[in-house]
This record gives sequence, C-alpha cells and structure tokens, in this order.
Amino acid sequence: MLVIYNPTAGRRRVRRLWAVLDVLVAHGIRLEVAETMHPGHARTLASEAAGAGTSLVVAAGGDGTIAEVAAGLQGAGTDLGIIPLGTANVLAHELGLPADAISLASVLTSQRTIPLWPGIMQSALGTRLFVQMLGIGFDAHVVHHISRPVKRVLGRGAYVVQTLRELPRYRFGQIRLRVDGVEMSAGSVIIAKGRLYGGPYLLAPDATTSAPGFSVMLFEHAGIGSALLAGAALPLNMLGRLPGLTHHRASEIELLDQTGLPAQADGDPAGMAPLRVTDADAALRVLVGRLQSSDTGVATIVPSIPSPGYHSAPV
Ligand SMILES: Nc1ncnc2c1ncn2[C@@H]1O[C@H](COP(=O)(O)OP(=O)(O)OP(=O)(O)O)[C@@H](O)[C@H]1O
Repeated sequence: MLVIYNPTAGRRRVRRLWAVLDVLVAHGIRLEVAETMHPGHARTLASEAAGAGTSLVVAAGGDGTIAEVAAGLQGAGTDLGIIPLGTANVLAHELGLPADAISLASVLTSQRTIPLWPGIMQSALGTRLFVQMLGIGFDAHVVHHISRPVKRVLGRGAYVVQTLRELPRYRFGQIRLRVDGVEMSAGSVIIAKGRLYGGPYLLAPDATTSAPGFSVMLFEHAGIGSALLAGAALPLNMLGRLPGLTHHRASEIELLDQTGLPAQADGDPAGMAPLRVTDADAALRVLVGRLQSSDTGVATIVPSIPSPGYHSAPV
C-alpha cells in the first residue's frame, strides 16, 4: 500500500493521518508514505506506483489530491483508497466514508470496492480529471481567489468569507454552453459527477460517481441576490430546490468561448472556458468498506479491524 499525502490539504492535520496509519501498522499492514512536493506530484507518484505493480494507492488529502491520484491510476489495475484530510472532502461524504481512524483503516483493508467513474475536462491548459464536480462562473471565481492560509484557519468558513468579498467584484452574466449538442444558457453552471456539493450538502439527487454521465445543474438567475440565496440554501440542503434551477443528464458538455469565465474542478482552480467535459474511458475501483444495513435502514461500515487498545480518533 502506498499512501500519497498532500501536506498542504485542509488544515494540515497530520495527526489525523498518523492515527489511521498507526492502526494499519499495528495490524501488520505494510505501507509506504510519499509526501507531495508540488501540485501535480500526486499524479506522478500514483502513476509510478501503479507501473510498479502496487495494488492499492491511498490519497491522503482533499478532493483535489484524490483527483490527482485517480489521474495517475487511470488505466491501471490499482485500487484507490481515501484518507480524507481536505477542507470540504466532498467525495468522502459522497461515498459515506467513516470519520474515525479505526473505521477508515477498516475500509482500507476491506477489499470492498465500487466503481468511480471520473470526468475529463479539456481546456487550453490541457486535460484534467475530476471526481466530484466542475463549477463554472461565480463559484469558480471564489475558488480562484481564495487564499490557502485563510482556508487553513477557517476551513469551509473561508468560502463564506471569500464569497462575500467577491460578490461586488464579480461581473455576473449569462453563461453559454452546449449540453449533448443543445445550446443553453444559465447564470451559473455546475457539472456534477456526484450528488453532493461543498461538503455533505445535496445538490444533484440523480447523480452517481459510479457510472458515466453528468448531471448538469443550470441556475437560471445571475447576480448578487441569486448568489446570496444559493449560499444560504447550501447549508440547509436546499440548493437543489432553488427556483430557476434546471438539470439535465448529459455525456458531453461544452462551455463556449467567453472572456474570463473561470472554472473550478473538485474545489481547485481549473483555468477558463472554452472547455469540454466528457467521461473518462473507464472507471477506477475505490475502496468503500463492507456496508451493513441496520434495523433503521442506515448502512454502516462493518469494522474489519478490532479496536482494543486504540482510540478511535475522528478524521
Ligand atoms: N506540496 C504541495 N504544495 C502546494 N500545493 C500542493 C502540494 N501538494 C499538492 N498540492 C495541491 O494542493 C491542491 C489542493 O489540495 P486538496 O484539494 O487535496 O485540499 P483542499 O483544497 O484543502 O481540500 P478539498 O478539495 O476537499 O476542499 C491540490 O490540487 C494539489 O495540486
């Protein structure tokens, strides 16, 4: 097992990483840890590990780190594991990964995988893989301007602060796009692989990270009032029910040429339109642990690692 750790992700809580690794090592799991030195490094490390026949590569970081590791594992038979250490950890919420160290270690040793079918974005910057979602317009503008130190201190709250700062600066307008060949326009666009957005918040109920295709969420209204309403609706899990929101299932989305229209992929800056989004050629396998339905109908992770002697540290 190779663990690729992004030391700049989230609030740099390395102790959370060690809590999981301690449990694994105590149970005889052989592992190596590689720390990323720069953006894109996780992809190279993952690709080299897959080429050397490593059966499991674990992304220890946020959604951006997972996306880089997934890009490095494309086309290889190597499984992907996740230790969520990012700011929003949207994919970890999407997959229902547990928060405590023992349960996470259990997932990484469970050998139970499900498919993870990424999206591919092509722009002037080249080709980029994403695992959870792509945002175009105001949310991407916020992501482009957010500062890492503020994110480290405030966590998800940094997005609220930056949103309020950027509202008067952003030039809202209609975004033109082509969804499976049909021309459309919207005030704001989110191309969702998964159901969740910004953390554990529901946006696209019919989306799935396990299959090809995207849920294209089009917010009709553009402007400060609409952005504030969306910001208020998000933590109430009502973003997906905003007036003027339409959604379309699609397999190819083109953002047409528009001056200065920013994009974000999995919460990281991802250049500007024009861009084109399609499915990756194949799915990866991501470890999710053994799920068991309880009497209440809620699925829980079945621990494969017993806990005596260890504290179950939340991650
Ligand atoms: N050593 C490094 N120095 C600077 N940037 C790095 C380094 N290693 C990785 N990165 C970059 O950090 C970016 C952000 O990481 P990541 O998305 O995992 O954390 P996050 O933004 O805190 O979490 P989330 O996406 O869940 O909100 C990655 O896209 C990656 O390119």
